[in-house]
Amino acid sequence: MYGISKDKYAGAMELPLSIFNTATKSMEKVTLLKAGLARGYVCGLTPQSSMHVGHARTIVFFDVFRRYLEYLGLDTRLVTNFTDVDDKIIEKAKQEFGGEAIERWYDVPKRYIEEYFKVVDALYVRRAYAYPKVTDNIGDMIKWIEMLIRKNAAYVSNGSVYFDISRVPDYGDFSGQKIQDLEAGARVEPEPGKKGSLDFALWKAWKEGEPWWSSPWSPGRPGWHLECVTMSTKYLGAPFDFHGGGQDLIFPHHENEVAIARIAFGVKYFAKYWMHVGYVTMGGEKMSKSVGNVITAKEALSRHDGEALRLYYMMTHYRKPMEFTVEGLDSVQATLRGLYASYDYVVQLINEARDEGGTDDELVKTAVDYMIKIEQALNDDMNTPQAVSNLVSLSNYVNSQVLYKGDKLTKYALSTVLNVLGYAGQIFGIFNRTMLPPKLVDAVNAMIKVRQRLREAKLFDAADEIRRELEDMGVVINDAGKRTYWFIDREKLSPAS
Ligand SMILES: Nc1ncnc2c1ncn2[C@@H]1O[C@H](COP(=O)(O)OP(=O)(O)OP(=O)(O)O)[C@@H](O)[C@H]1O
Ligand SMILES: [Zn+2]
Repeated sequence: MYGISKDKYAGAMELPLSIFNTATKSMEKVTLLKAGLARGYVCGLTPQSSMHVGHARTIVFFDVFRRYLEYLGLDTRLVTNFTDVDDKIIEKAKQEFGGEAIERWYDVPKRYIEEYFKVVDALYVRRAYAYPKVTDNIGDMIKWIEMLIRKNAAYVSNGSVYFDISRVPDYGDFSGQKIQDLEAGARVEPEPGKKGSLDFALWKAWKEGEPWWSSPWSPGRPGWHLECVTMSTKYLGAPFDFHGGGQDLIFPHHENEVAIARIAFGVKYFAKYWMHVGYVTMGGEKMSKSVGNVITAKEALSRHDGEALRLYYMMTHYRKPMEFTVEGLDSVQATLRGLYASYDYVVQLINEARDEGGTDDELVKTAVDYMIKIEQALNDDMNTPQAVSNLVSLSNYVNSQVLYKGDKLTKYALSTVLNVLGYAGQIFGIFNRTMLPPKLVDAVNAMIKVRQRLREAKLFDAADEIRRELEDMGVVINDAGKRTYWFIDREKLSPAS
């Protein structure tokens, strides 16, 4: 279709997209490392309790990013991990299982990983290429540590192994900090045996009551930063294109991943573009289990549908903080209703429109222009608020004007509008429920016909009763000129469970 970029970048390296790269602290035009393939790793969850809407923001943002790349025609490989063994998980297992924690600790991550998949499905998140777990990759991590020791960048101390950051002269560059400042600010670590205060554990020697794996140094488990380098490069190779996570991961997590990979691969940054999502806040503070200002994704999804939550996230630019309020989410639910209304209206209009018509149609131009604006917004560092606002403008235009021109429009023009709504829907991950059961559509159409007759016979009370009954079912009627259009409030059709 004229002007629209869908699939136009299949096989390409140079993309129309610019993003802010945390590593270089600048806006950069994206050039992929391999033609036609975009590879990304997003630091995943520590499955130690229910996911909150802060975690979900990061997940949804990278899903939209990936969907946009797919819209452009690229193959994508998105990998996201589970940090399924960690201090917090062990602590939780001890609280829950007491003396049996050592046998039953894995029940904790297992439970929250299962919950994770329920939540991401309810959020219409496309499945990742791989979901590696730390506990499935310990053998590889041990090999990495052996290699780092061989390269003289790691040392053994009391059964633990530490990364020696003095081997990385530009340590701190990634997060834009000087080593001296970092050292001055470093807390005195409880572990003795570290040579430098910023050195970090690659292997943690076993402590009483903890799960452990055998290694050449001691029974124990790997350290977090090493885990992500091992798992990302195992599935994506090195270097790969995008590495992301929440803003809190810039330091020390990503700085340390970069340091490890620097030694292993000899490249400054093993991922080309680093993207970080701002915090979801509540009461102005980062939403966090430890602070307790948490709304779980499950809770939010019990009152609102996943599409509304997605749209809510997109109303704020991904690098900005986002204050989460139930009222905010409510108002987005109304926006979503308006979007579905235009979708349903256009489907009904197409069924009745004239067959002729061509590309020069005014409505075709309007729809294509909106899609171009949506792309332009996304190309500008994934400006989703701007993109969504263009989709909403198109929807408002349909609901306020197109609807009244019903018999003057052509199938071609209306199909263009429907395509644009559909493309935007694919990118944002909304309009997953456009298909309506044909029997339901027939029943609604029949009731509307009866209502029309009642109105013609001036039996307005009876006609209004039909309207009310339809409304109870979630069907909203819109009399536009001589014609009646309707849409179904998807929230009522499939209430969130
Ligand atoms: N409030 C938040 N807003 C946005 N992203 C967040 C928020 N909290 C965590 N994340 C991101 O979610 C991902 C999973 O993080 P992780 O499981 O380590 O949670 P966490 O940071 O320990 O959460 P909490 O602070 O609630 O304990 C990371 O990419 C992290 O940056
Ligand atoms: Zn990570």
